[in-house]
Amino acid sequence: MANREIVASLQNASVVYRTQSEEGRRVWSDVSLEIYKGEWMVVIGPNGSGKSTLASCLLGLSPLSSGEILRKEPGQIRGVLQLPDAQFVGDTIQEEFDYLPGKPDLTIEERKAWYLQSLSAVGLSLPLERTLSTLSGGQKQLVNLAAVLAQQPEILVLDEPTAMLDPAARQGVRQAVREAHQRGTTIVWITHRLEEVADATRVIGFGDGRITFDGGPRAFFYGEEEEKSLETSPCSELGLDSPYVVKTAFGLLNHGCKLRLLPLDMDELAEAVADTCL
Ligand SMILES: Nc1ncnc2c1ncn2[C@@H]1O[C@H](COP(=O)(O)OP(=O)(O)OP(=O)(O)O)[C@@H](O)[C@H]1O
Repeated sequence: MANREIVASLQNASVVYRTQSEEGRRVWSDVSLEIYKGEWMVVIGPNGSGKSTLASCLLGLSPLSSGEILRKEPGQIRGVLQLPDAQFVGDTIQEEFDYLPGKPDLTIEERKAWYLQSLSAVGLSLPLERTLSTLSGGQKQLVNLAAVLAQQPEILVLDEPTAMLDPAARQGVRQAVREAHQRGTTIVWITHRLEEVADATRVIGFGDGRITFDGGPRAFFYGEEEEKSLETSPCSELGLDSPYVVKTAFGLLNHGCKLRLLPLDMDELAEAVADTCL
């Protein structure tokens, strides 16, 4: 990776949250990570392992207790956090978008068209005068996402962006983020949902405040050893239950099937099974 541009990095970073006890709560110990331009990094790990802390540190919302962080200026890095209400600055959807920087040359009508197009990119069709407090949790999450995507940031940090969404809306969000990624945005996507790992160019496994895995999605689910085993994959070792597609592929391997491709999603599984039938 010598020639790739680093857009953010952490060196020997530790985070200790202040608590009532004197020593505080240590969340990370000695985390080092480089984020490269144009990658789609999925950060995955069990509850409380320190994933949201990564989002807060990258967005400049939480300081490190020790170590170093290199990050972009606030205008170049944007994020969607888990509590959508906490991010709102306006009372209505229109106001929320009015606060966005940039595009000073647009007329009022052009700005409104931009806002509506940004909402529609994440699958929302709501009147701009709608009061934010009357939206559902999922709709609020989508408004926040639409607003950050509209700014076309260099880096997009998403902390469980699909947590409150139904399956159709989840697909819509993945598609909108894929389009941003194709335009060059670097993605840091924090999730519990193992099916979202398939989009990644790189997976970071977080366990107990440290990085336990750094590699591609196939290596995350199947391991890098010649002798593959479901129980010893990096995914299982993080205590996560492998997705159905991966379990099925392991079942096929255990029955002696030779798979040309270790599948990450249903389409790839169907291809792998079809191959074995030829
Ligand atoms: N402001 C805070 N003060 C004290 N402890 C905190 C604070 N924020 C987080 N923690 C603790 O830090 C640890 C890591 O939290 P974090 O939210 O980063 O984990 P996570 O992996 O994102 O969890 P989840 O998947 O449940 O969202 C947890 O033990 C949590 O209780």
